Amino acid sequence: MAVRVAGLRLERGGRVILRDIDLSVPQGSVTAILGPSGCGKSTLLSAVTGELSPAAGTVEVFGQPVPQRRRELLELRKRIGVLLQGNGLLTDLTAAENVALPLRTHTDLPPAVVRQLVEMKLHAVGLRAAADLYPRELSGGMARRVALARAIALDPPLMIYDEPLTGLDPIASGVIMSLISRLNRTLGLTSLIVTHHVHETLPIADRAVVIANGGIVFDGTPAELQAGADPLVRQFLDGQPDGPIPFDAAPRTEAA
Ligand SMILES: Nc1ncnc2c1ncn2[C@@H]1O[C@H](COP(=O)(O)OP(=O)(O)OP(=O)(O)O)[C@@H](O)[C@H]1O
Repeated sequence: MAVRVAGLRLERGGRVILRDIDLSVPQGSVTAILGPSGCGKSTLLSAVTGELSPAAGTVEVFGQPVPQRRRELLELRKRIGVLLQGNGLLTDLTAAENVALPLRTHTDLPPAVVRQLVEMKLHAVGLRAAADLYPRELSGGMARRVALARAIALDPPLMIYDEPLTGLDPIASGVIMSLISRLNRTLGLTSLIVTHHVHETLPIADRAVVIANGGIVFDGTPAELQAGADPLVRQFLDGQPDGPIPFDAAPRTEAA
């Protein structure tokens, strides 16, 4: 298993966000972690990357418990590529320099090798021609792809995507989803995708996990999810404002 979570409880600011979470993520799979806004999807990811320690239960990544000690945690993080919705590109560096950053920080490879690796990573996201452009010269979709190239710079076996489609138009979204799928296949990665973009994500997912009301309410294949009759899951899939999930994170609009 790439990730194994058992009996996990996560708290923030003294509040229980998730409880009794059990999750096994096989190597090589793409798992979509779905759920309404504020249900705790990002909180679950932060337990996998070790940013948040469990209040109870265990989280293992590649068979090792997520360490508490800083140095071991940094070693683990080199093996986890993270793509955040904000991209996090440094504005005064070119695309190539942004992708080179993790290689320069975490390896002592000679500059010529770093250059070659950067070119390969940019090629992998179809942006070799954009190497010398600055983030402000890139479209939203291109910037996300540069951030993706940077996330895979150190060849991490596990990729975490937190809302990879935020702010992208449908065409750029399609490009990102097929890239995520292709990289997972060709590089032999394991991918966790946290998103509320259900319909864009399910086609590339092997597995879907739905979080609501502090726990996992569905865990199965995308086909099983779409065929499911559970009112909680249906409410989420169909985007209905009323149902078993309290949509307290979104303001309700009253019909006139
Ligand atoms: N640093 C924090 N301190 C206290 N509470 C937090 C913190 N971060 C998140 N929360 C709370 O934890 C809950 C879960 O948040 P989280 O960001 O994990 O949800 P999410 O499902 O990823 O939401 P979204 O889809 O909106 O990003 C929310 O109620 C949020 O207000």
